Amino acid sequence: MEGDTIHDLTLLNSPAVDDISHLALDIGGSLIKMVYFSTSREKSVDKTQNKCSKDNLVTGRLYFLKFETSKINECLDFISSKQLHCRGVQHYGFPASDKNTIKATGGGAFKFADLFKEKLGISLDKVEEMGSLVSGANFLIKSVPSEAFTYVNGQRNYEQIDHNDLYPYLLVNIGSGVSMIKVDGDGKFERVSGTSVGGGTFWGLGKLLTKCKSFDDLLEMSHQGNNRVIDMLVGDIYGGMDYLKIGLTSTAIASSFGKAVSDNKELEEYRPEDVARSLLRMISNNIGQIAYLNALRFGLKKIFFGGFFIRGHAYTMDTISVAVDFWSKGEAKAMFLRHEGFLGALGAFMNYQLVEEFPCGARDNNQNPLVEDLKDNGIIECCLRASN
Ligand SMILES: Nc1ncnc2c1ncn2[C@@H]1O[C@H](COP(=O)(O)OP(=O)(O)OP(=O)(O)O)[C@@H](O)[C@H]1O
Ligand SMILES: CC(C)(CO)[C@@H](O)C(=O)NCCC(=O)O
Repeated sequence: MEGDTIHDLTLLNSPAVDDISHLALDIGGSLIKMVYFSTSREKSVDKTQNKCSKDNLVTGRLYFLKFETSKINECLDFISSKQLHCRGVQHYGFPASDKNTIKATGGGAFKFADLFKEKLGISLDKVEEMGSLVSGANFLIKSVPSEAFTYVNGQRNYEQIDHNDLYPYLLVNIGSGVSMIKVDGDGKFERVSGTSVGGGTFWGLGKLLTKCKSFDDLLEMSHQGNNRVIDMLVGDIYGGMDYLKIGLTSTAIASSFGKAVSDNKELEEYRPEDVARSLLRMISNNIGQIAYLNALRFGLKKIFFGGFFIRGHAYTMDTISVAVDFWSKGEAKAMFLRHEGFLGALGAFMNYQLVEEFPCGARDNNQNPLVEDLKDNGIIECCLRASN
């Protein structure tokens, strides 16, 4: 698995409790994503390094964290133990009305509203899910350096996106299910398609078929597996030959899991690694193809993929990229985002309308910001507007 994904923030990395303010949540079918703002690290920084240019701005960082939705109590305990919902708000002159109300998006903002009220006395200020995904994506693409990249031949190529040439694009968010959104500008979008065959399908079917205990184990297994053991290839049907007349090589998959029909084997006779690989390939390919078809519908050349299904996983990104490239004959481009799973949570955070400047600049001119980011679990510098 690739190393440079944003994982859970360890408490060691957490800022001092008193300096935390403004928490936003995206409560999805599988995962809860959290974004919060903290000023703590900036206290020791020389004033001249403070990149926020106006007086009423507070320099700080956005931190990222995730929990499993089925373990929502861990999330509630974390918020409660760190008093994330009320710390620092008045200290920095942020509006007092923010206290005990947090921005939240995703289905869970509706489903768990009473639970938050009951357990923590917090009201969830609901932010529409698709709009959140779009504002999160727009912010990341436009304001965060080294955010978007293509994945070609096992290589990440970071893209310098021209802001004047960003729209329109297709945003494909692969969460439990998949949403496809045509984005025409800030706040200008339409959900044009979706599919229920998404990350939840991979994880759910994978769990049943391989008995693995965690999503990361399943991904790791898929990394070790060989899909040709179970998938029926064009060559299996054509006696080892390509079918180039319709553009298919002998190694192309003709039928996902198709070999299981004639093999007459029990599930136990297949290596779980091979099953995981076929499953990942089937789902990634399918999403790549549906994404391309939707891009074609609207003449879109750029397709950004987000959602926690991707998990910065090489094989997933490779399969999606190849599918988009194959079907579009090289016309459309699949792009990925480093903060892939946090688009909705970031979008909900944007809804506070306090974000003034992004980013505040590199932390250390001698360091590659990307490498620094890896150490920081994707932490982003920014400036929030305090009261005048
Ligand atoms: N630690 C993990 N536990 C569970 N699923 C994970 C994990 N890491 C990655 N995933 C994958 O991410 C998917 C969830 O992605 P994401 O958090 O973007 O969606 P969601 O918001 O939960 O779903 P939806 O938007 O459909 O409600 C899971 O279905 C699974 O494929
Ligand atoms: C229902 C949502 C939007 C919840 O995030 C997501 O899981 C999704 O887009 N599912 C796909 C549903 C469909 O369009 O078939």
